[in-house]
Amino acid sequence: MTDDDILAEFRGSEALLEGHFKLSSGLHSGHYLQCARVLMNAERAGRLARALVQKIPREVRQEIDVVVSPAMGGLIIGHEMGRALELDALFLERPDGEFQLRRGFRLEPGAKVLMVEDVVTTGLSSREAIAAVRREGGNIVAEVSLVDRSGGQADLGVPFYPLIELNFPSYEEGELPKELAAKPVTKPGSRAA
Ligand SMILES: O=P(O)(O)OC[C@H]1O[C@H](OP(=O)(O)OP(=O)(O)O)[C@H](O)[C@@H]1O
Ligand SMILES: O=C(O)c1cc(=O)[nH]c(=O)[nH]1
Ligand SMILES: [Mg+2]
Repeated sequence: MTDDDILAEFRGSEALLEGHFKLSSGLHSGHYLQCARVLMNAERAGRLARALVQKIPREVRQEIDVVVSPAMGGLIIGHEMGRALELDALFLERPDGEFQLRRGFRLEPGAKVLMVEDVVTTGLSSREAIAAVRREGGNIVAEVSLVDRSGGQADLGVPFYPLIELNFPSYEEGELPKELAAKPVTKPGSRAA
């Protein structure tokens, strides 16, 4: 899949939004990738997951024991990556603010984990999820995401293979351009404010 093909999937599912958004990190942006809309079609979700598998070098792919993704955004793409790799897919959730495995999910000690996200902006959520997997006894082999919107700047501390790299500007609360500040803000994600 080329970058144009991938962007066409986002545009075609009305997942590439423009407006004023407060992101998970607290930064503001005039763009938002609503991955849930891209993933609402199971056929399309599977197609994107298979393309994402191709981004992982073969020798890394062969090492992976299990897929882990942070809910909510990582859940569907994590499940589809599990299907594409023929591996189990677990998810992390943070009912009390810190990611953890629940629902009887557990990692074998030293299990080699592929972390799967929908979007990476600052990489904060990914680093928190990676720390949680290590607390649960797993070793992170690599992370993949549908979108790296940091333009390659996010440092996750592990090898990182996004399906597409984009570079949408994001701004600190006190540094919003006038046109952005004039628009009503929405916070689409589920991290507690
Ligand atoms: O790289 P970052 O700056 O951390 O931003 C990206 C994170 O933000 C979104 O999740 P969010 O916290 O909005 O919650 P959700 O997945 O439950 O929607 C997205 O799913 C990533 O997890
Ligand atoms: O940084 C985020 O919270 C974020 C950005 C984006 O474009 N899409 C998304 O789901 N989350
Ligand atoms: Mg998320």
